Amino acid sequence: MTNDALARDVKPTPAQLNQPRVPATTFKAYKTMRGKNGERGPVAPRPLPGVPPRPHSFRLHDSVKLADDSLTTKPAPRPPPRLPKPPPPKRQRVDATSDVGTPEERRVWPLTQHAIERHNAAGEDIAKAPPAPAPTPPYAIKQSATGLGMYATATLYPADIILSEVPLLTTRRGATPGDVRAQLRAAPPGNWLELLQLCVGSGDARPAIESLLDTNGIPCASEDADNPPFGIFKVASRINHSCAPNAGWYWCSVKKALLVVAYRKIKEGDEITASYLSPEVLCKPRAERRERTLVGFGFECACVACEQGGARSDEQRAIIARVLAAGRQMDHWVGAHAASIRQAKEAIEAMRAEALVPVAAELRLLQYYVHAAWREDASAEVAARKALEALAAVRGWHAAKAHFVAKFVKDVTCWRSYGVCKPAESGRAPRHSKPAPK
Ligand SMILES: C[S@@+](CC[C@H](N)C(=O)[O-])C[C@H]1O[C@@H](n2cnc3c(N)ncnc32)[C@H](O)[C@@H]1O
Repeated sequence: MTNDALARDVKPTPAQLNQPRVPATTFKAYKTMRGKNGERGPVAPRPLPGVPPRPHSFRLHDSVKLADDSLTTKPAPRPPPRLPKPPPPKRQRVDATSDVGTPEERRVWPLTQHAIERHNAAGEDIAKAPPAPAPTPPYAIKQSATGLGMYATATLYPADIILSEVPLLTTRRGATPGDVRAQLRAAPPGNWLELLQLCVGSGDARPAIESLLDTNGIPCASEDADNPPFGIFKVASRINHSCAPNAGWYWCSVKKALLVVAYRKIKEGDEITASYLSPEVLCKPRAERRERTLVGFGFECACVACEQGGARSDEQRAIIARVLAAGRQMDHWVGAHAASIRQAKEAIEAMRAEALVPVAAELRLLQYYVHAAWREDASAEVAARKALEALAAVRGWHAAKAHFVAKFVKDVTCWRSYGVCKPAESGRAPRHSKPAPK
């Protein structure tokens, strides 16, 4: 075997491979640090012939200088011992059967599947804070059959916050054009431009500014007030009206912003609509609704529900209207147990058929009152939970949790203590609680 072949065959051992390699430059400099007799310490390089030695100017390689300093100067204080890092807080993983929050919160916080998924994905504590709108807007403003409109660019689920927006301008009905102009002068100049691009009622004889405010104004108050302030919005004012809205808005007094929330599942590409009419008016027949939109907002409604709905739709809405009216006469409603339960069920079916989410919470609440008054606790709890979920879809989870309905979920018997009705004393024996229908 030749020397070359031998060299090729001799492979380094694993220990040799693991030895730290000394950079060539460092090694060269290291050699200069050792004296002839092997003593340690920096040694001046030998003076070149003809060049006078410069005792303090010799320059070693940087790495050697460091080594040199560490030998001659006081050793640097040792860094404090590293404490072991605390383990990252475990994110609670939930599934369809578990809830987040405290046990108390869990009673008032039934979770929808989507909310669970979002909690798991984002790690947000949905039991504590209202969910924030998605980081990328899940909508686009595009041409619709009735001017511009808002369209979903992703699938949306009930109670999803689609948009959170502050108004360009807030005013009250009855404010003079002069008041509005003064307000606009005080607003940032960009707001003017945005405002002027909004839609103005067609064929409206009133001054443009008045027409613009009436057409695009959205109430900005958390409570139903007599003359609530209303705001004009760059984006939300582009949302068209529907008599079967798949979304809606409410004013969040904490954020001082309008929140647009999904009432039901909205598929990507669908138009996002809201109702300009109250839930009571939505239960009226089509002709009446159209008249209301014409008188109140200057257009005859051309939504899908109006275009496709006929006598059947009017009938369904009439059923809901009857139950809502009956339910307001509380004594009669809770006293007529069997009839009320049947009517509430019918109205809930009609609400589903008409996709009228804005009345869902009230119908469920009426169901709750009868069950609770007749000591049907399990059914009462189901009705109260459904009322809360419906409320969350319309007003957001945060507002729903603060609503009195949440109390009924916590304690289904609490309504009885209001003493509005005592059916047990009306001659009929109270019923025993029976298991809730699944
Ligand atoms: C607040 S704006 C909505 C956005 C508007 N489409 C735009 O282009 O800016 C209200 C106006 O939209 C139109 N509109 C909204 N909903 C409608 C509906 N259901 N039927 C007919 N027109 C509607 C009417 O012209 C109304 O005056």
